[in-house]
Amino acid sequence: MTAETEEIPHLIANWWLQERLGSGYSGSIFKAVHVHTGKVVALKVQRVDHECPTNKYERGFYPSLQGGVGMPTLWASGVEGMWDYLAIDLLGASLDSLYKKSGKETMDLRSVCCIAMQIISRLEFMHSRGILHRDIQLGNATVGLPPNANIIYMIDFGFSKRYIDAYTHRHIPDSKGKRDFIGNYWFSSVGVHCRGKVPSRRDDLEAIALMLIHLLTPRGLSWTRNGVPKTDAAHEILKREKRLARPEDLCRGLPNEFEELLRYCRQLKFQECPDYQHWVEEFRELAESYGFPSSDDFIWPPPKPVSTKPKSKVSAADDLAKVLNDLGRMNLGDNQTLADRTNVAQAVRQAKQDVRRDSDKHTVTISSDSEGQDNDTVPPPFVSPKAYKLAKLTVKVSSATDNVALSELVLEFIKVMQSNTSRTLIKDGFAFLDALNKQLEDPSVFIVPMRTRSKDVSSQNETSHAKLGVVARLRREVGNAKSNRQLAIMVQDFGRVTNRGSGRTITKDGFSFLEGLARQLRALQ
Ligand SMILES: Nc1ncnc2c1ncn2[C@@H]1O[C@H](COP(=O)(O)OP(=O)(O)OP(=O)(O)O)[C@@H](O)[C@H]1O
Repeated sequence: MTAETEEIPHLIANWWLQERLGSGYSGSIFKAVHVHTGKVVALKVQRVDHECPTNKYERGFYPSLQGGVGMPTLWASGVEGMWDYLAIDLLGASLDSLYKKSGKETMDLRSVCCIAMQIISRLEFMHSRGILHRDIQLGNATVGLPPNANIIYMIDFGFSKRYIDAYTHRHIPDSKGKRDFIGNYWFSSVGVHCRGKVPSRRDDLEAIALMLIHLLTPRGLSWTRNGVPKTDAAHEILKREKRLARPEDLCRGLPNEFEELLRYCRQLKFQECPDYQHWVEEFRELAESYGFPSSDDFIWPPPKPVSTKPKSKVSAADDLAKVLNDLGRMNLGDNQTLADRTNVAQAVRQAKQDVRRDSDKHTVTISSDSEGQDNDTVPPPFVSPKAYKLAKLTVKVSSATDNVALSELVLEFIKVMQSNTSRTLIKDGFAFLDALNKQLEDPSVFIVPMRTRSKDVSSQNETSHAKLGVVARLRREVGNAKSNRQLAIMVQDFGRVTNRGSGRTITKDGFSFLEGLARQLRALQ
């Protein structure tokens, strides 16, 4: 017990204090029971004369946040003698303690995707109420207690701030002058922490991005490894390291979504509203592409991926070895980015450790022939089976030399899409269609990637009704196409309507169109 907790009385304003749940710089949190009603809460207790009286500020934000999913209810608050208290919903463990207790070097990808989806949604809600959190960190996100154990709650609004002025209803102004830092050392954005900028919505989102990357990085982000800086000099060193860390270095070996999110946050303008739902979708798709069930529920301990169709051990190992060998043979000249990102040798070692740990339950079958030998037969850990197969097909499309080969590849594409529980066209599927389109068109013409194009306002507005109509037309007309160029336009239309606005799932008509495409490619040979 600290000196402060010894002084805290057992009873504060009809709340019996029980065990301590946690404590921070400015106070402690106890489980507490109401003496008359028996209501159990978490009581956040702080001395009224504390130099950092966060309870005073925090209680002001609760009314605006009540009723939101993952927002704790404030049951009572006030000052009793020396003590300022907030009685809020009793919640479960923080993500910080779950992560530490797991004893693993990194958190599993499904959990990280769920954390991403849920915390981005919490932010969207807070921001919609005109409030910035400003202290996003693992200790400030907790799971609920049953029946809400799958919901992640945001807590600790002691550093929160209204970014919409209550009187003018305008966004707070930016300022060139440097400000004192408010936030946390680990995840506060580079702009706010290292450059003294005024925080806005983009900075909350950047903090999430850094937190997610931290969870997937063995031993965490480099500047978190020496603990809280104790001197100004140590703090300066930390800030420098954080400022100089490039997204591509921080996210090496991780699925692209993490680097893209970090870059996205950093290019947002001060007043710009982030596209929260876009990122929720991105992480949902990422989880689905790994064979995890389509659900935002945070499940702890994490479930295993849904089993994909088992592949012959030998052929799986051979395929993987070939891709890794191809990567190894690539001549990247001065630009070593790909070799850096994939970090094959390290990935192989890591994957082997993972395989040994989960050897009996692992869903992707990996040859055991190489057990004990150090040859490269295992893919990097963050490549989903679906994404991996689609990426391989895309490479083959780009090097196909005739229509028969393209037709075979379209059939394989159909097989991959149908063998997966999710028929959602993920990024790697769009890359396949892009490559196919390019092959059918004049290959010298630069094609804007379909996925990028599908974010255009015009295609965002494509309704699912319109999509069904277009795909049905494509299915009917594909057999009449007279040239590869006409097929290219059809592939392009198919990619365009299979976008976020209208849904990325390949429908029955969509598969019929692809089968017709494979047939017509042969017919035009
Ligand atoms: N409602 C709650 N139910 C259960 N545990 C909680 C609750 N609120 C907080 N805790 C626990 O107490 C810890 C500290 O809570 P909180 O961050 O709100 O306090 P703080 O004094 O503001 O901390 P800091 O100074 O670190 O920001 C949390 O990490 C969590 O483990």
